Amino acid sequence: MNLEIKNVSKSYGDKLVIDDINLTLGPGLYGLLGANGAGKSTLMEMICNVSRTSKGEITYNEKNIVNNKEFLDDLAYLPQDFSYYPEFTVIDFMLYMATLNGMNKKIAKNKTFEVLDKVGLNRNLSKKKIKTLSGGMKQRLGIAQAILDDPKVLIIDEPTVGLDPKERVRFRNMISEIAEDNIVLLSTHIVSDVEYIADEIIILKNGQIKNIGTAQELLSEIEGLVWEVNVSARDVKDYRKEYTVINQRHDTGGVLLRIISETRPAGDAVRADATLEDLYLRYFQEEV
Ligand SMILES: Nc1ncnc2c1ncn2[C@@H]1O[C@H](COP(=O)(O)OP(=O)(O)OP(=O)(O)O)[C@@H](O)[C@H]1O
Repeated sequence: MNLEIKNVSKSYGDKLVIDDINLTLGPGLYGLLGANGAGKSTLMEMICNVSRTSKGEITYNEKNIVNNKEFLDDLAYLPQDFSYYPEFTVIDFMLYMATLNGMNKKIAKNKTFEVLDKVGLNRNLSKKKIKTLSGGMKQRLGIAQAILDDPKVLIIDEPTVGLDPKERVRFRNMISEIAEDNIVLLSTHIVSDVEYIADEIIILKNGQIKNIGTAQELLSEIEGLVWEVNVSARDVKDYRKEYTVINQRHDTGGVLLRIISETRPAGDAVRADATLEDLYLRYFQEEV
């Protein structure tokens, strides 16, 4: 099973939004990490047949995905602005989605309860109207409908927006399990969504892949380049001018700066362990 993105570009008018992307995805979890406007949704929409590539092609098991029945049967897509039917009850909504998926009624009912359990929506909620659910519950319902028909390719656009920390952890565990045998592509601008569970992290900026690899591989890029130094408040501006300052916080007697630099930024600067958050901020600092 493989999904290949070959020299894909996408323009809206004369604006190039995706710029010659190449990717090969097999079973596993891929985290598409990028700031707002990086092109994540645009790339996902092309993969999901919602929009067409301007150049290049996307193939699934060596066949172009456009109107490809095998692919569309295997695909589930949870877009960022997934809309619900507020007056539907949870169970009716799930059964409706199952019908759209062409699932057998009896199988659909059993499967519905199975996936609702999986996403942690307890059975008592199944008779509730969707409009009465909290944001986090609606999000889980979106995920439940996406995994209802055991998709082999699951594309999820910014799934953890609106989830509290506990729900995020639950979501990560669930997705990680699904990705054992299936292709899961998940977009986010939240590093911790993908830091520990993604097999590969793809850093997308201005429509281009800037880096791709395991968290460990990506981190090696800045290993040894992260420093912490305590400076006086009046010197902060100068450090900001000269260095990539990725964090600052008030500390006893001054300001603690976290800096990425090839060279030691000050005599008393100490090396710090690099995190993926540092790497993200290095790429996207100007956008956050
Ligand atoms: N239909 C459209 N017409 C014109 N420009 C568009 C269209 N859709 C997206 N864009 C532009 O393409 C760029 C990438 O947008 P996209 O939504 O793919 O980014 P993103 O990484 O998903 O960001 P976000 O996290 O904010 O959704 C943005 O500059 C956006 O304004």
